Amino acid sequence: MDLTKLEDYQKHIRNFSIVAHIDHGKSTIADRILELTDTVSERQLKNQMLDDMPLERQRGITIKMNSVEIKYHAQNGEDYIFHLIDTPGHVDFSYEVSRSLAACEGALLVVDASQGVQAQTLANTYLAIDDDLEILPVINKIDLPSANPEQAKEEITEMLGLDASNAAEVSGKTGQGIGDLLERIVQDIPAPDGDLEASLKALIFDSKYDDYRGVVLSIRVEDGMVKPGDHIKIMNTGKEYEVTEVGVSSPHPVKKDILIAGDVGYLTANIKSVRETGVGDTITSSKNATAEPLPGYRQIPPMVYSGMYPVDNSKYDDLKEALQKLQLNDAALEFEPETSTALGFGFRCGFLGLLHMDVVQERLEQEFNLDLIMTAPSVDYHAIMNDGSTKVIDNPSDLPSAGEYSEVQEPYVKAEVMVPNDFVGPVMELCQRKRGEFVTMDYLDKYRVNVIYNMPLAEIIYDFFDDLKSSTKGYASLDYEITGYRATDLVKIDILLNKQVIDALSFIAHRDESQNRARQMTSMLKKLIPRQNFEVDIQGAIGAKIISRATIKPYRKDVTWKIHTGDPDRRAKLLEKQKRGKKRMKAVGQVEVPQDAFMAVLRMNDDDLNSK
Ligand SMILES: Nc1nc2c(ncn2[C@@H]2O[C@H](COP(=O)(O)OP(=O)(O)OP(=O)(O)O)[C@@H](O)[C@H]2O)c(=O)[nH]1
Repeated sequence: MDLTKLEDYQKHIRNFSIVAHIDHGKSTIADRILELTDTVSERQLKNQMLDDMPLERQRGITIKMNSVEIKYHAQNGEDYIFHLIDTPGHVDFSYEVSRSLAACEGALLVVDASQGVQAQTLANTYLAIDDDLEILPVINKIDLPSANPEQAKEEITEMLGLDASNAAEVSGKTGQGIGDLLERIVQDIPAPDGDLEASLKALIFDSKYDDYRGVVLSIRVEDGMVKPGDHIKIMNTGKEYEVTEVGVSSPHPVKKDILIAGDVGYLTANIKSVRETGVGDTITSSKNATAEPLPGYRQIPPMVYSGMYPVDNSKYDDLKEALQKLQLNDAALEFEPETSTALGFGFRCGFLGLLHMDVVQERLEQEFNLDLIMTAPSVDYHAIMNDGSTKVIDNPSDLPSAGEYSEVQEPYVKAEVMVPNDFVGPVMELCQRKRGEFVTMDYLDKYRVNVIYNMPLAEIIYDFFDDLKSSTKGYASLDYEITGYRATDLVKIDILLNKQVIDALSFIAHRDESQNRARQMTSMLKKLIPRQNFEVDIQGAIGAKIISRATIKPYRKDVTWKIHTGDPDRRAKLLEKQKRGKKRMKAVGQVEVPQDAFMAVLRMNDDDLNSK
């Protein structure tokens, strides 16, 4: 193989990611780049080309990152290879961002010219800085009448400490400025400098399961080269394989003869089981193994747990297999078997947040054709037992009875809300209502404030973000990180149907709110559970003490319930969910309970639905 030629090829590679706050236009810019470089024909180009999961297209958000190889003929007459890695912007998915950054030399930092720097802009920029990436500020949406590129640049300079005076100004919508941006990428982002002659060292930054090819690994080659027929070793497991295919995504898979240091592409090697590889592992050559693996990824612990049960009990094995396949593609998803007296055999699953939970549920339903019942999400509590040991409680029904533990601790976060001055009042009021404890408030510039609160994670994960958006007309942005556990006065509330505890409906709440929530829960269930042939007694209880009750009279006619909510999309979505939920009934004892009832704890916090 001609080394000089390969070295020359390597000098013409540019690997970069696009990072931004949600909705600032990453995917749209990626589309324009694909279009302008003729990577996809006009006929093929659907909007937001890289968001190829059906769910991403429905919701207009990026969930999984995607990489694509782009050929670019630059103004200097030379041909370049770009590997563009799109990343998600939602706070639930920031782990995907850090994974894709590790495969790049540079990052386009996209900032909406009408919104300026937001919480996730800061968080994602810090990730890029941590990875020593060359950061190219890009001001997007300059076509908007409300665009203020100068202010956005000022904010980037002041708040992020990056020189933005020459930032690219573009419109993902009209394509304006995208040509210049491509030139900037060539000039400003360094070429990879991996050693072509060293032994193979490649990072697995993503993987997915394909029915025909088995496991397909997304890799970034750091040193050396890899081609079909090579024998490789996965360093963490020591397992060896023969490479069957290498290639790039363009954005559809295109086979290649070889991937060399600096390339970003895919590799298959007859890897059959999903457990054989891990995202973050290093691949090396079997014969001539490298001594040190690449630094892996920080495993992000789940924040939210929920029980997941097949409506049809005979589908348990299908669900297990689907979860295993999904996990390969979604390293943050955790699950373990769980049994519920009410729901039968299922899994306790851990998610990064509620959006992640929704995504997993919808993917299992759409891609694997499963009908599921999910229980209300819960955080991970710590019960400090009388003997001093700590019991981790990710399922509220597992909380031991009151006399057996000395205290219960819950996870706390430091929440940073970035908001225009005018909305500081409503933000503080909201945080206070969610058991927040004020820490500090920093004025970022003339217009904006960063409000910092310590808050229980349980309050954040439900509807905090929606409430925040509605109380600030959509202007606030949120970022949070877990800071530790604190003992608070928590109690377990059990729900009984005709005197029988329904384990899947138990929840943990602060004592001050327990009575209220138990009442809401019983009246919500009264509405959600259809009438049956016999009377149904619903009770809320702390231990043996009944704190709320309601009765469903025997069947006469269909019950309907109304939703009052301002946002038609949200309403349609809720109605759609309810329609599906209604179909899913689970006989608990003799009582038919719909899926919605199991999610009712979540809904209880939803003011829209509370307004009956
Ligand atoms: N007017 C205008 N709208 C834009 C521009 N770029 C993107 N948008 C719109 O902004 C919205 C968000 O764009 P996306 O590209 O989905 O944003 P994103 O940052 O990829 O969002 P996530 O993938 O969810 O993180 C869409 O409705 C786009 O049509 C632009 O230059 N001008």
